[in-house]
Amino acid sequence: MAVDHAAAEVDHLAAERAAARFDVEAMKIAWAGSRHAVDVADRMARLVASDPVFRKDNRTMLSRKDLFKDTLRKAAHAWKRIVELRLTEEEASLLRQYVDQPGYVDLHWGMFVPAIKGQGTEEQQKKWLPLAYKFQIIGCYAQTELGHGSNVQGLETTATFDPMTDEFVIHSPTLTSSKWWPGGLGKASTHAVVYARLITEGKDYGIHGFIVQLRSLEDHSPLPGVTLGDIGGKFGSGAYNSMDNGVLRFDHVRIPRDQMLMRLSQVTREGKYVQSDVPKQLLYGTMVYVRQSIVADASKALSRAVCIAVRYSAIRKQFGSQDGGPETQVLNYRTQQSRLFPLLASAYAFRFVGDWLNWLYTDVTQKLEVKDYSTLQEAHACTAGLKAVTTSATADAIEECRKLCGGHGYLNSSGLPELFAVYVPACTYEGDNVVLLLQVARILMKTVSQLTSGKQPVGTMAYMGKVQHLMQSKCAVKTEAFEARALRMAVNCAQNIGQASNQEEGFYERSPDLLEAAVAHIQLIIVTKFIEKVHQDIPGHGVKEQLQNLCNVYALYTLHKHLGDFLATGSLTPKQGALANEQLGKLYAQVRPNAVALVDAFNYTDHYLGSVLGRYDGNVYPALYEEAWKDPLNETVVPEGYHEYLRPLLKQQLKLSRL
Ligand SMILES: CCCCCCCCCC/C=C\CCCCCCCCCC(=O)SCCNC(=O)CCNC(=O)[C@H](O)C(C)(C)COP(=O)(O)OP(=O)(O)OC[C@H]1O[C@@H](n2cnc3c(N)ncnc32)[C@H](O)[C@@H]1OP(=O)(O)O
Ligand SMILES: Cc1cc2nc3c(=O)[nH]c(=O)nc-3n(C[C@H](O)[C@H](O)[C@H](O)COP(=O)(O)OP(=O)(O)OC[C@H]3O[C@@H](n4cnc5c(N)ncnc54)[C@H](O)[C@@H]3O)c2cc1C
Repeated sequence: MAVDHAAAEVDHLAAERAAARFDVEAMKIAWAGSRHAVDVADRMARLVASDPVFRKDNRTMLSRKDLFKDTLRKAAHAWKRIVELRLTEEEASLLRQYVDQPGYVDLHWGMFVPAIKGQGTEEQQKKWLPLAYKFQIIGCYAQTELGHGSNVQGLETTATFDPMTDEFVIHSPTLTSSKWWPGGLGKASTHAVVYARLITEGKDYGIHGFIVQLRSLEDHSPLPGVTLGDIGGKFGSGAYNSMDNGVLRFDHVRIPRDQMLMRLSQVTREGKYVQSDVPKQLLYGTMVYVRQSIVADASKALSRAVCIAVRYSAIRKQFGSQDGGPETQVLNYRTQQSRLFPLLASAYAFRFVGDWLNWLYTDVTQKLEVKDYSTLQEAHACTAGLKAVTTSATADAIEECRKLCGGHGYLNSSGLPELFAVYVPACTYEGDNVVLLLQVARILMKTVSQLTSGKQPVGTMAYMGKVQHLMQSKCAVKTEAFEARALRMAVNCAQNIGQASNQEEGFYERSPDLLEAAVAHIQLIIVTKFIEKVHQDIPGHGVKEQLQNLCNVYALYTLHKHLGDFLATGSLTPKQGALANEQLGKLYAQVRPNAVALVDAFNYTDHYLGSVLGRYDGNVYPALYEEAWKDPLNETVVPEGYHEYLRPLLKQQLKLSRL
């Protein structure tokens, strides 16, 4: 008798959901932040999913040109819906998230507008922002060049003030000074915030931002002196290829003086350079803003991958039980759990640390408005470090989820290859992760060096003030072990650097250790913020208990993975390390019955997940089967090329065999 496997799989997910020991609706609120956040996300997700223009299941099969046109169409349609429905900013940005296709709008809203807000004077904001808000101009963020990305001070584009005409002359003096990578620049943008070396009265004052028009507002052709285009195809099919990352060269392009962004410093009519009393690091403010939003995005990308892998692992069965009973769901294998549940826990951990980082960023912004710059360094260290650690972990985790889904995970229809390809550049853009961690390490070294002078560290570095205690104690408490590990690694680095003939040389020699010290510090922040979250009042049956479990999984898994650090610094004994591992196994057993419900709490539509393996209804096999037939290769039974290349070959073999 034929068994309807498909129906059995569907029942399987229902059974998983019924077995969950907590209130999923309440967990949705804990994940999203509030009832309101759940409702608005739900509404926007459904709006997108039900609109045929936002279809994305065919994306990996489109040519680059068709994919780009599809992106323009989706962006225009999204804007039309935003205006028609009078969506709020919150609703509009959720709508953009669920459209789920990188495009010029991300850089327009995400970097061009914030750069003008952060670095423009009130007058400049009044002039440019209304145009940008109504899409009467489209902007991008043109900082990186062919020769320099990480080293911003090394950029070569020049902006030379000409007092005769009251203009800046923007010029690309070398090939390596060509702007290279800015998203939206290649084909869509009409304007850019261009970062260039300001030269006035014969002196180079370093990097500053300028608003430069690139294309005609009449016919979109490049303005005189401007050469620009797309830099070419990128990693993976579909994926980030929807974005027109661009190249841009200037040949003595003139802009009015008032298009220099003048909040941080000014050039007078006479050509005098005037520095405001604000720290010059505010020039990097747009990057700080985007880095904090990238941390929030890490939890979104990771939770999508984990949702697919958990649901599919509950459906997928391999091998029978010992007594010849039904086959085992792969989710029941201990190895599957020990690979998957830490990723599930990380998704929640990154979500909560992302919320905290958003709070920190808002707090710093408010302080800056009243000229309080005391938390600028903290904001830089936290955004840079958390961006680096969460994006690296997420990129690795998406690939691990692909492997957790076996062969089917490698199909585009699983959604995982495209998710990976779209996601991995997050480890590079907005600051290469190693470069950012070294920034954190510099701040750690500075903090350690100030400990002897009695200066008490604050914010996320405050634990370093407990130096006497943390350097000596054996740690029984979990957070204390994380604190001791981070502090001792930092102090070891500082001592080794201190022995070098000069500090810079010492820093350079010790940079691999410094990276690890920075990671330890950032992991401490993630663990601490997760613990703070579970100490809050969290309503809903069983929700707090589940989050407590996940928090323990995240902390103990991190500890297990970096046990070498904990042992080498004497922050834990080998026995404590072994006990932690034992405990981890027990925690996985507690997560197991709740796993499917824990990913349901992300509340993702099938459209957003974009995965036949992660379908809410669990109907995986019919969907995989159907999806295969949609491939353009299956449009004809006999493939194109048969008559040119297969038939002659086969005929030739036939003739040979007859000889
Ligand atoms: C209503 C409708 C709505 C519609 C909805 C649409 C919604 C869409 C929204 C989308 C939102 C967001 C999405 C955004 C999309 C993102 C897509 C990706 C885009 C990617 C873009 C880019 O990549 S842009 C380019 C990024 N480039 C980098 O990151 C370069 C990295 N390098 C650097 O940052 C710097 O060069 C460096 C920090 C590494 C070194 O700089 P420098 O040499 O100048 O400094 P020092 O090391 O000498 O340090 C000097 C002191 O300055 C301190 N410092 C350094 N940086 C900062 C900082 N950022 N802030 C504060 N302080 C800083 C440093 O600590 C030193 O301090 P002291 O020791 O005290 O002197
Ligand atoms: C998809 C994508 C979108 C982008 N969008 C934009 C955009 O909109 N606007 C924009 O201006 N830019 C954009 N960029 C550029 C991006 O910001 C840079 O690529 C990034 O900052 C890294 O710089 P780089 O390419 O110069 O790398 P490099 O610095 O050349 O890195 C190469 C290697 O050198 C290492 N390295 C570099 N410096 C050090 C150091 N001091 N110590 C130790 N190791 C080091 C790095 O770790 C890395 O392994 C984008 C990039 C990508 C991939």
